[in-house]
Amino acid sequence: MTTKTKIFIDGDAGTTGLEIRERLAGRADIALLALPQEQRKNVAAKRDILASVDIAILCLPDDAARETVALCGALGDESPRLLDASTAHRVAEGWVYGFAELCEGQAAAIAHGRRIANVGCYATGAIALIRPLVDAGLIRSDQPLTINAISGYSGGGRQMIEAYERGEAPAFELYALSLEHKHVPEIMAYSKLSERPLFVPSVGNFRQGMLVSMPLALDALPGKPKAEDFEGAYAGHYAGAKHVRLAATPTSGKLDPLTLNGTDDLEVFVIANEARRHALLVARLDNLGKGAAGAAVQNLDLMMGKTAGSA
Ligand SMILES: NC(=O)C1=CN([C@@H]2O[C@H](COP(=O)(O)OP(=O)(O)OC[C@H]3O[C@@H](n4cnc5c(N)ncnc54)[C@H](OP(=O)(O)O)[C@@H]3O)[C@@H](O)[C@H]2O)C=CC1
Ligand SMILES: CC(=O)N[C@@H](CCC(=O)OP(=O)(O)O)C(=O)O
Repeated sequence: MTTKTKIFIDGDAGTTGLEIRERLAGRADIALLALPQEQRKNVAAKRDILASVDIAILCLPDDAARETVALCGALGDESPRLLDASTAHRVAEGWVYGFAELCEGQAAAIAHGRRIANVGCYATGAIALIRPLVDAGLIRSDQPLTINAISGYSGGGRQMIEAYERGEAPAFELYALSLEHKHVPEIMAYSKLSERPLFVPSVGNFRQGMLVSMPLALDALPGKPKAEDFEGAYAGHYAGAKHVRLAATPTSGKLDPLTLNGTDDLEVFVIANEARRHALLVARLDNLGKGAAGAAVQNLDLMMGKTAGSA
């Protein structure tokens, strides 16, 4: 009989926690442990369950995630390995960033890590676009960049979902207009950017789905590249990746953010007008899939040795 990996999802009643719980339910290799509803914020009960599991997945607001990490720190050798879906530890020392396709060796680092920070949804799209180009020398790390994005409203968690589903929200809006969005630090750190990009997110009146796009003036880039240089960099970087791929330019001239909903995949598009020397790079993903729960399960499988250090 094989031993089951014991897992506790802290925050399993929330949007991300529920998505992950549903994906893990019924897996023969996992025993899911949970606290009764009335005890889910009880610190003593949480400490006991944390000490009894192999891996804890944190699907909590940032401050609550920090509290659970502190509880685990106090457990010493009894601490479970951690997979934190919040923003709290994504650029923190001692944590491995949970984007398996980031670079060579990242999947192995996740597989062997004790503390894994799951990705931010927009950051996944942005890093998927930028990092291969920086590594290939097609974008300088100090290149001024603008990143635009649209997300389904589930990205805002329970409160935003309820507001939209009560019919109280607009069809579309820009937000984070302080230009201080919480994903910028992880985008910079893992894309290897020294210049802060301008990041302009928006939310639309659909539950899930996401497009992250980045316009580029080709003549402003080192070596004045062509679209096929980008395609070559992406094809090489994502060769062999199960969940990230270079997709064909849409012949319709349109991109629907909902197309990958229900999958754990991410598509990269290179759209160009060579005569104008303009390009638009786009990442499409399900914010609850590759942008959250899908990435979490991919990371968990790596941590459990299911995918042997590959992505
Ligand atoms: N929605 C998304 O697309 C994504 C979200 N994330 C991250 O995941 C985390 C959770 O977000 P999301 O699922 O959207 O948020 P939700 O608001 O939908 O869920 C958060 C859950 O955590 C619970 N909670 C709060 N404090 C505690 C605590 N001390 N102990 C136990 N449970 C607690 C909340 O319960 P109650 O409501 O009763 O307070 C709620 O059920 C966030 O850090 C977010 O940044 C990551 C990727 C994508
Ligand atoms: C539409 C919306 O509000 N989106 C969220 C990001 C959701 C996400 O996936 O990011 P985290 O994992 O960092 O929470 C926001 O902009 O704050």
